[in-house]
Amino acid sequence: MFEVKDLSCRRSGKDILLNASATFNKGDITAIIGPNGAGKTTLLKCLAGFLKPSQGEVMLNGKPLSSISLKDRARKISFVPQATSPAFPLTVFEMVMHGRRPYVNWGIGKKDRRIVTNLLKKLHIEELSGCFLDEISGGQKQKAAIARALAQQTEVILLDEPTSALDIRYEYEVLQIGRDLAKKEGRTVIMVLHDLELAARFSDRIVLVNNGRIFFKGRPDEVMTQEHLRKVYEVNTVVEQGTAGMKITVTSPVKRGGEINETVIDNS
Ligand SMILES: Nc1ncnc2c1ncn2[C@@H]1O[C@H](COP(=O)(O)OP(=O)(O)OP(=O)(O)O)[C@@H](O)[C@H]1O
Repeated sequence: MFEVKDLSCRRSGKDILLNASATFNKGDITAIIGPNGAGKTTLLKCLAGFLKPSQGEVMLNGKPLSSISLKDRARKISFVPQATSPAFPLTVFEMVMHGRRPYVNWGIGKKDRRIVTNLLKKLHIEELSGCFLDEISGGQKQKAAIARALAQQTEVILLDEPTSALDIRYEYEVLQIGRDLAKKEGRTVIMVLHDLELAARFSDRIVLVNNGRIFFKGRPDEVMTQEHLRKVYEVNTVVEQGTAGMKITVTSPVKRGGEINETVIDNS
């Protein structure tokens, strides 16, 4: 079980995440949604152990993350950032092989090469294997970053807007890969998404973040209500449940300085 308890994060003297508590179950996909600047990436980086909370703990299987060595952490939690820009030139193959580092003691073995080759095929980037990262497109780089995280073979996979640069086919494929990892392999998949309809369709649970706090969490149908979307995104919407999933149509922005109730609902 992966959870955060009463987590806060302070940066540059400012509280950017406050009192966040949430549980992420094995075999579930959780989407973290919320407006720009709400604190989604901050929460994800705290979950990855990249940002040190100013209060609270991230717990993995009953152990505080801070008590787990960096090498062990890298075998348990992988993270796909919003953008990838390595400090030195790397080919796609080398970048994905980086995901095997937590397992490599005496050099890269046959098994590592096989895992990387299979992932390049799975994400349809095997023909780019020898290309340097600055020779490929943003979407192709995004797929390579996802492949690197999958090469880590972790029980928790964190993805920050993993489909932002992908066309609709790969967007679907990547989300389906995430779903398979959760449902077929029992992994814990947590991803920041901006597309609310995709979040509703592919996730089991949704955490809605606003102003550095968890505003609401629950099943997609519990979270995606006209009231929540109006309070958090300041838009009026029509939310419909169809056979192909949830359809969310924005009908108008809510007037600024109007009736928005800023109350935090956090339904822990
Ligand atoms: N290094 C930092 N120092 C100070 N404030 C920061 C820092 N990084 C982010 N912030 C602030 O923290 C808040 C939350 O940022 P975060 O990146 O977590 O938001 P987000 O919800 O992921 O946004 P987006 O959807 O735009 O990517 C923002 O107001 C941002 O300006």
